[in-house]
Amino acid sequence: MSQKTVFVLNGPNLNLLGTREPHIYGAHTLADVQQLCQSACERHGLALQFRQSNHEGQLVDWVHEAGRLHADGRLAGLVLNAGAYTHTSVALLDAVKGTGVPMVELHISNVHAREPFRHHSYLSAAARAVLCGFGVQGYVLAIDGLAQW
Ligand SMILES: O=C1C[C@@](O)(C(=O)O)C[C@@H](O)[C@@H]1O
Repeated sequence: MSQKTVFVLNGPNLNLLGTREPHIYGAHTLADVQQLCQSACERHGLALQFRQSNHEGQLVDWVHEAGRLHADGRLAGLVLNAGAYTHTSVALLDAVKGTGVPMVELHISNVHAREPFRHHSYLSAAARAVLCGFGVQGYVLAIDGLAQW
């Protein structure tokens, strides 16, 4: 059987991890997160596509790319930390629904313990699982979880 791929997509401002509000997001950089994801994927025999964009349309295009792998039976799952687009983006919701990709919605922080505008997610309705509040370790937990699908 050919190796399946995990897509990990990161939305706006996550390129600033390490310096961005460290009391909320911690001291790890996005490169550290990529390394954590790489190790988790290797443990499960999965390939990794790890990406970040500040642009909504780019994220939509990448969900479509993951969708093409899914259609070919080559996607293990999508881990999506859409950042602030979580709370605003019908386009990303439609992309996940339209492609049918099995998706874990992920947040580093516990969004429910923060400002009210972070309590609603457009993406949860299309998520197979939702993880928040575990810091960057959440990415590892998400990969460990989807590896069992
Ligand atoms: O950019 C982010 C990061 C976030 O998705 C998190 O990982 O905790 C939470 C969002 O509310 C915020 O806009």
